[in-house]
Amino acid sequence: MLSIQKGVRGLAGMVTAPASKPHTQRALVTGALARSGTSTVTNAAWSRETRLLLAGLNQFGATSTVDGDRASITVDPDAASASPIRKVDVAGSAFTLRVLGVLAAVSGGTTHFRATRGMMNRPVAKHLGALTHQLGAVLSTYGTDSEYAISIKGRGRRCDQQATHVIDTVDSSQLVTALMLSAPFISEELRMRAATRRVVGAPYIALTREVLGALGVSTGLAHSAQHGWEWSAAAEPGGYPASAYQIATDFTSITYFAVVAAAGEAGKHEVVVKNFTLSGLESEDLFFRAIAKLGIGAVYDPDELTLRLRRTGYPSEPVVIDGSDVPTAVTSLAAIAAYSRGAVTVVNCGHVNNHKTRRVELIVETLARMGFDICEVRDHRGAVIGFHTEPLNGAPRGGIVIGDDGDHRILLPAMAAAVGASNPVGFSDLHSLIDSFPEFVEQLEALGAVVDRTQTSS
Ligand SMILES: O=C(O)C1=C[C@@H](OP(=O)(O)O)[C@@H](O)[C@H](O)C1
Ligand SMILES: C=C(OP(=O)(O)O)C(=O)O
Repeated sequence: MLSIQKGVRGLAGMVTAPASKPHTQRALVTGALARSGTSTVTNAAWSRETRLLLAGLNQFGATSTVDGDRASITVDPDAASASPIRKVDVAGSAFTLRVLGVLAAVSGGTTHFRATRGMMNRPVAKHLGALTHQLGAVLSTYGTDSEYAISIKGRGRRCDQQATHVIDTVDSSQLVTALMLSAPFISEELRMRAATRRVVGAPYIALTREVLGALGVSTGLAHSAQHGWEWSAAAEPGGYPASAYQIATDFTSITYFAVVAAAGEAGKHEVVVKNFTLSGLESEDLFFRAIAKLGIGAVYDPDELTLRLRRTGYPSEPVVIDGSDVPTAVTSLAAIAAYSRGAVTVVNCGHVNNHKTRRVELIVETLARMGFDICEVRDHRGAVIGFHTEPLNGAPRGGIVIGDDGDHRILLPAMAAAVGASNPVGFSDLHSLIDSFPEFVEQLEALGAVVDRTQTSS
């Protein structure tokens, strides 16, 4: 348990952010799926999720060494690429399960995965099962009180599939990414189609295409009235060329610093993120544009590699933001909106409720308990599609204890929001910090937050 409150010197200072988790994940996967040779990943983001992914890839036959923030992954073409002998632990990471799940489907034997029980409530195994079936594999699941077990009987590493794979994209973009990443073991001309009209998380599919493009894989995206969204990937059978990857800064971690800037005073406080490199994700750009509407300026200096975040003012009119393509930033946007002294509505982000927790509902509940004026927005059928905030009279009162729901995307923005509250906010469990930003508490202190660790137990 620790508590967070505003320090006397206000909210300003210099911080650093971790490297990008999605970029690191893709580099680790394509490095491990090289035909042969050693790939290096420099400035890798080490968190529980990326370490588990690398451990899983090693179980599929890659060999890796980690030295500080650098990983070297070696693929020996003579080593048997059999299925893992031991259970592969994916914990609460749907990305890891989806990507390694497709890899298991195109492997020779049966792979057993272990996930947290929370994974049972997410639309992961259902859609992964439908996809692996199309690949000629069989998925089965088994839930106990302590874990969720998923087994996939693979069909072997062949590159001869002619079919167009139909993928559910209404809940997550990650299956398209997962399938595309395994392209060298599926088809020389891999074809995919979205099962429905709606595709969530499209910027992350674009990121996958960008990573594959740099490896010489030509990918395509098309949309037609008859077929909806379609993707293709033409990869050389047998794997990717080994490569050297340099990982950019994690844009989602920046969103927590933007919450701190939102809690600061206009024209007075500035959060400077040093060693910042733009990730190029469309979500990053969309996020900066959204916070500009809420009175938060983000100025990037590519020579100094600094990003300066500060409150420039407050919106003078009601603001509506489309949250479709900023899935990881929705919970931070809620806190920034809640500090914006205006009426703000964020819509089209109900899919974020398919993530580690029902994120939209949980962030609304958490911020409301802190004293913000925020509520859910529902569609005509009653489904949550976003949230709405109203101006606050003064600072939120704080003075509560926030428990752990195991979701870093709730904990981190809530900690950042706590720095502007009138009373300290307690956090009883910090375990989920290690999923993406283990050093966050120290970074908050660097910005002037007062952290009381006297009751720390985790
Ligand atoms: O491919 C990726 O790296 C991700 C895709 C998105 O997932 P969804 O499409 O499931 O939202 C995003 O929210 C997640 O944090 C990372
Ligand atoms: C990508 C994330 O999670 P998942 O892979 O579990 O959807 C996340 O929480 O950042």
